[in-house]
Amino acid sequence: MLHRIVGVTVRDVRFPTSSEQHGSDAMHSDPDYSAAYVVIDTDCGLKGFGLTFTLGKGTEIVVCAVEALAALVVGKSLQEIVNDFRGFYRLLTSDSQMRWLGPEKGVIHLATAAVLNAVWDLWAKAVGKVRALIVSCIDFRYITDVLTEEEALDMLEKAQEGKQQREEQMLKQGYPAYTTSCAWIGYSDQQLQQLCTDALKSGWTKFKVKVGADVEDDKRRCRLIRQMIGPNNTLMIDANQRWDVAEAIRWVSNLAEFKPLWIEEPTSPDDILGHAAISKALAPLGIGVATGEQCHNRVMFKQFLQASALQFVQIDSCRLGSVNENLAVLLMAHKFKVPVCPHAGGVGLCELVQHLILFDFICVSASLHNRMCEYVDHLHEHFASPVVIQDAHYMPPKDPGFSCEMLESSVKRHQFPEGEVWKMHK
Ligand SMILES: C[C@H](O)[C@@H](O)[C@@H](O)[C@H](O)C(=O)O
Ligand SMILES: [Mg+2]
Repeated sequence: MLHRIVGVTVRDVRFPTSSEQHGSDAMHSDPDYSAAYVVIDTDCGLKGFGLTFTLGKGTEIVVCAVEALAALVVGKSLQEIVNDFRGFYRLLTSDSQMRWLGPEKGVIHLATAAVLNAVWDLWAKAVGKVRALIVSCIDFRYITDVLTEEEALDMLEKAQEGKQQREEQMLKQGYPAYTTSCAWIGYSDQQLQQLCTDALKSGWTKFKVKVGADVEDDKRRCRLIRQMIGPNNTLMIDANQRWDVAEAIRWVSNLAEFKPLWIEEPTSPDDILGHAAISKALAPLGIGVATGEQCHNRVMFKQFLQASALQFVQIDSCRLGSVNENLAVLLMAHKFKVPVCPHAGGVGLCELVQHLILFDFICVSASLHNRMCEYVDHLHEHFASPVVIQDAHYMPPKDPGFSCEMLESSVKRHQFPEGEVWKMHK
């Protein structure tokens, strides 16, 4: 069966998470976790589901961008797409008129991610399990000075050894996770304590705390968490781009006594040399720099890696151009021996990114050293195949697909502005 694509629909779905400060940080004080939610229809009835993550307002702009890209997709068959997936990626990212809107960044790239995520979902559903020549999905344009197709093939070939055991290991133990859900910046100390107590009881050992608005608050909150989790569990801090470079170094030095493993997004996500300066200054304190949730493409990641500007690569399934571009980043990170710890603080991100990190472990890095995947405890109930967490590990998903299909009833209720939930909010 050809699975010819006969339609692409996109909907603006928003969850009112800001009412309880879920997801809040030093720069995004009131996020309503949202998505531009894409459904691809085929002539045989099979559907592909995809999304990209947003914070509420402006989702309608991403919806428009998806509609603009849809014209490039409708009429194609799945077979012709996956026979030349690299070409299809380039068709979406390099349309001679639309590329002016990016290229490969901003709203148009978020839209590309949503569409391609749906294509991967469709592909996986059509075949049960995707068995592809990985390199043929990657657009190596702009990164061949660091990673050629031959090198990528070679890396994947080397990682064949032990693959079976790693797959079995994952099926048994799952992939290690950390939680961000105890310490959003808008949570009270009491809430923080309660959530941390519960998380410890459920087996969590790695915790991320939002910082960056007020240094005294940060000290108090980090002290509280460190006291609760003890010296052997792991603490990370995340400033969501709040500081200038010198300020970041000063502020984080002030929090060094709480022994964070990393400071995440200390400054502008575009400031590669700034991140390099912060990395250098904090290295003697044993604190690494993590970034990536707003790193908009493989070229930026390439430079971050070249400049030793990060010590933890945080890929994002909805910011980069879907699996295709994430594969390029996983391989570059492996070449530079920098661990990948995916970003998942949003709606649907946990569902998507678990696939990428399992692939990374089984087929690329073969290592769990200093690696963990983010987990947030919100909105999973709206998904058809929600993530399964056991003892603070992601258990490999069993259903074919990319796990981002939402329940139709949830989509209807949360569609903006006409869904029931938003009518009540008015
Ligand atoms: C607005 C969002 O919740 C962010 O705060 C979140 O993605 C965060 O940076 C994270 O690392 O999970
Ligand atoms: Mg973050």
